[in-house]
Amino acid sequence: MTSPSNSSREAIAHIAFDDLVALLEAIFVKAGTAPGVAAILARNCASAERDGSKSHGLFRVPGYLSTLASGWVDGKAEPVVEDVAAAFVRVDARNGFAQPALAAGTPLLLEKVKACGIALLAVRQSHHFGALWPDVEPFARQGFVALSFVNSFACVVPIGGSKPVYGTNPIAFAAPRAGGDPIVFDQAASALANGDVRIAAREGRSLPPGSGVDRTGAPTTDPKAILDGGALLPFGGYKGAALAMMVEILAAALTGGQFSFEVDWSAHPGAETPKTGQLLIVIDPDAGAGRSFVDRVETLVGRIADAGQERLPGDRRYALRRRAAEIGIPIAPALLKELSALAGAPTD
Ligand SMILES: NC(=O)C1=CN([C@@H]2O[C@H](COP(=O)(O)OP(=O)(O)OC[C@H]3O[C@@H](n4cnc5c(N)ncnc54)[C@H](OP(=O)(O)O)[C@@H]3O)[C@@H](O)[C@H]2O)C=CC1
Ligand SMILES: O=C(O)C1=NCCCC1
Repeated sequence: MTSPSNSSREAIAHIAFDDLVALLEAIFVKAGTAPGVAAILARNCASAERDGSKSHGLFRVPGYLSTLASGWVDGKAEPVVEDVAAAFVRVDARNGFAQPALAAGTPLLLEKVKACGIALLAVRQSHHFGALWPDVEPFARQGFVALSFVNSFACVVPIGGSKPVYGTNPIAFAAPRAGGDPIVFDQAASALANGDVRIAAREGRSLPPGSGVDRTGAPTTDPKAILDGGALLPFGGYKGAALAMMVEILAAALTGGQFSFEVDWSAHPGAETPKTGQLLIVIDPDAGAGRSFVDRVETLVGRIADAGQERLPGDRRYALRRRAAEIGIPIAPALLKELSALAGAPTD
């Protein structure tokens, strides 16, 4: 499939968000997912593309398709929701994608958040192939604080180590603001997301120093050396490594999912989605400082701006989202044609 990034020299077309969702939905259904699963994955993937999360937007479509074709993930899995404690929901994704499992557990999770002020949703046996911010932002839009953690496959070395142990292990956080878009950050615990290393390799770009090591353990800025037997480094040295370890503990040990280093998809050629776990924590600020919470957040945001920080995390995405609402999502015509063909839609 044409790479969204490789096609940057072509004239660019634009597609409306809802049209991209419909196209992706048709592609995922044709690839063997249940319609409800396809709808959730399509919205997630289109949202990432719209918001400029390039490593987890259309770039991932071939990976979704090859993973489904390999039989590694069950696109028709029906998640099982378990009410395990006053503030604890468990979901067995039954080898399906993580986002439908999250959606299945959310109504019970929200009941518990309202009753207890905080609740956790632990997903296991799941495949997360997307950006993490779409899993937390909606809770902040409903007035809650949310945090999520997901592990992936071993491609990050511990500090001083030569063998990959951790996944790229993103952490996403969302908090509501008074009358504005929520504050959302979403960042891998590694120097870069694996997807960005792959995009750099395709484009022939080298990476910043401190990104990874080659197969001998020597530092490298060559994305191909990282992908070919090498590994990524945690971001920020031992501090990022501690976060990567925390994500393994929360997303795998606590949920009953696999650690990143336990994922073995060797019997499934072409599979790319890691089968692991995810933890979501949702907090009702009314149980804490109550109404003053959003005012306190504004005080902090004001001080950050006064101190010279030009933007908050999430602001770049929101700007691209607003732009896409006006003119559509930029897409290379060749890629649009390929997606239409995959969906079985007319390509002219
Ligand atoms: N499913 C999975 O297993 C995995 C998914 N991923 C996904 O990959 C994506 C990319 O991760 P990663 O490369 O670490 O993310 P980035 O380094 O691109 O961004 C991390 C965060 O920093 C914010 N940010 C960036 N620049 C600035 C700035 N100048 N000022 C203030 N805030 C800033 C971003 O906000 P903004 O977006 O507004 O720029 C974002 O919230 C994430 O969506 C992540 O969930 C990564 C690893 C594994
Ligand atoms: O980009 C990454 O890093 C990952 N994205 C999807 C799942 C595996 C890791």
